[in-house]
Amino acid sequence: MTVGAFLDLGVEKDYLQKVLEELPLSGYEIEIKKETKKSIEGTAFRVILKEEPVSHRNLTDIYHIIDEANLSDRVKQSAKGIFEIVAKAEAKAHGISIEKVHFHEVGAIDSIIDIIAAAVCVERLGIEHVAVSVLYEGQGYTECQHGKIPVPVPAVVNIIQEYNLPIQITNCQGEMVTPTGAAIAAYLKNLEQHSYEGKIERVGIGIGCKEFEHANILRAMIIEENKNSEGDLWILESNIDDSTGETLSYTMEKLFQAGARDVYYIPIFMKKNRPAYLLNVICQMSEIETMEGIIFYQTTTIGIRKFPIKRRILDRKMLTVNTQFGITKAKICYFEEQTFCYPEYESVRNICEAHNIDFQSAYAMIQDNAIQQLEDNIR
Ligand SMILES: O=C([S-])c1cc(C(=O)S)c[n+]([C@@H]2O[C@H](COP(=O)(O)O)[C@@H](O)[C@H]2O)c1
Ligand code: NI
Repeated sequence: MTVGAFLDLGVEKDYLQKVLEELPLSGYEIEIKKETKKSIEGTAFRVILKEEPVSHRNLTDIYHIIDEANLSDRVKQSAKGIFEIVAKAEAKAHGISIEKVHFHEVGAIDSIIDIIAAAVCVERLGIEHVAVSVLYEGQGYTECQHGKIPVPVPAVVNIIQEYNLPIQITNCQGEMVTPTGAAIAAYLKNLEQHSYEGKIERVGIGIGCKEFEHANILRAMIIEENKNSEGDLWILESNIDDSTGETLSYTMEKLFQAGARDVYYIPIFMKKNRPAYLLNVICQMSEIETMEGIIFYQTTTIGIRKFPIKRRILDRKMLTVNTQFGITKAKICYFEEQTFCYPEYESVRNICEAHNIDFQSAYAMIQDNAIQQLEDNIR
């Protein structure tokens, strides 16, 4: 469905077909056609298998297929990155090491094609920044090689947890998010949701095979980001001299949960010689009412000041950085002619914990890899 959506966005059918034909794989056919689901038109991308799929491939076998293929380095890197995400999720689900993961469905030709095709399309569309909206999942059970397993399936749960993808479980019976789909979304996502405000330039609709009560489609949009987002944030503040530390801590937790961009306390000395705290909440205009509710409900304050703020923000993107310790993330920011690379705290932390490396070294290692990756992409 993801590939269908990308084709619908404008990737040329012939281009994709030609790249896929050159892969060292056989026993399948590709079908690309316009279809409708519940009267919504989009593009269906289907891999039709002509032979029984090889049921046991591990990550090394799949990397080998990708390496053998006549694909650009970027496509190879993305395809491997997506497979690594699936492999890690499978390893966790089955309590085995990543090397021991033997793919069944996800190792079959259709998944290899799906993943490589998605990577080819992203390169062809020249997409750099990707935001992923809420993934709507069904419930109940699905049948696969493991037998009957609950929806969301374990591999999907592991991916959305690890990569912090937003999910909503709906009343729909059945599986709407597969491990392959979740892994593509996880790998591509490099923007937080709030960054995708802007003008819709193009819409692509991928058509699924399954029949649900709703239109089984996946929509991808090319959005021109709002460059000028000045003034779209607000600050709420309140001087509080009669709430406990525990109350203030809990309030902060609730404000963050509700989507505050930032929450902080500044120690102050206020009227009547009282040591107190100045609570500051940065949020979007649409969130003001929710934030005010939390502040009034949780703390003892009886008044809140609020004002819109102007900001200057640097252009930035989240880069997926491949390192010898696995996939990490780093923020790449641009100021005039300069580029700054700031590895994500969680990535640095994970490496420190897993490989007993000090924070500074792990940080520098991700930075070095990110810079190298950026230079390789320019060349
Ligand atoms: O192949 C394996 S091991 C597999 C694991 C899991 C787990 O959640 S564990 C789930 N599935 C199901 O297979 C089909 C195909 O998935 P694709 O990602 O290849 O489209 C789907 O129903 C998965 O939930 C397979
Ligand atoms: Ni599995």
